[in-house]
Amino acid sequence: MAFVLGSGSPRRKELLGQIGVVPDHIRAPDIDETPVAGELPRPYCQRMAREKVAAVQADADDVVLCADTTVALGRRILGKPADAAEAAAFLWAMSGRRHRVITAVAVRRGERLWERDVVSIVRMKVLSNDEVNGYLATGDWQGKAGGYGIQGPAGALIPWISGSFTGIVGLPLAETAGLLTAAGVTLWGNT
Ligand SMILES: Cc1cn([C@H]2C[C@H](O)[C@@H](COP(=O)(O)OP(=O)(O)OP(=O)(O)O)O2)c(=O)[nH]c1=O
Repeated sequence: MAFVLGSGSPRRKELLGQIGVVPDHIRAPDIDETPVAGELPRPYCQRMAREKVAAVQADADDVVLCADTTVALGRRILGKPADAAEAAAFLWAMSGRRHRVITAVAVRRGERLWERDVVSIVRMKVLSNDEVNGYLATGDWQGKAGGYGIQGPAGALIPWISGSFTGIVGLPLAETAGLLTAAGVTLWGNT
């Protein structure tokens, strides 16, 4: 059995390392991440994780893990911003409000599939022009859902969360540990 991390995200690799799970292979999934018209954030996020895990090539006995993190502002899905202007628009939309961060995890071994998703709530402070411009100048918004990363400089903008910190960063570890154990992967480097 090999363990395949189906993710190009360095965060997910690091988070797995925290529980002693080191992938034998890393294969980034290549799927169309466009939401279907009218699709709500949570079903969208679940569908993305499922499509990613189906798209990653693996042998019948291999365990594959994929995840998707989606930022939801009400019914609106805030994806990865295309440029700094879109990241700024996302930040202003979240300023002084709560939003949800959903991470769905899918684990596959042959024909079997294990799935979980975790919804966290994040409050962003009322932002000033200096804060938005200063954060954008760090470049940290790139490649991140909603245009921010709580684990980096944007931590200064987030006074309160409810839910799973690791889920917000990209892989909820408690739930992921449960899925991996069910699929036969050993944690903490134990054999
Ligand atoms: C909200 C938030 C998101 N993110 C990141 C996690 C994910 O990498 C990214 C959301 O994009 P995803 O589509 O979930 O993942 P990805 O494209 O980075 O990688 P892959 O599909 O290959 O697994 O946003 C943070 O790092 N911190 C945060 O606070």
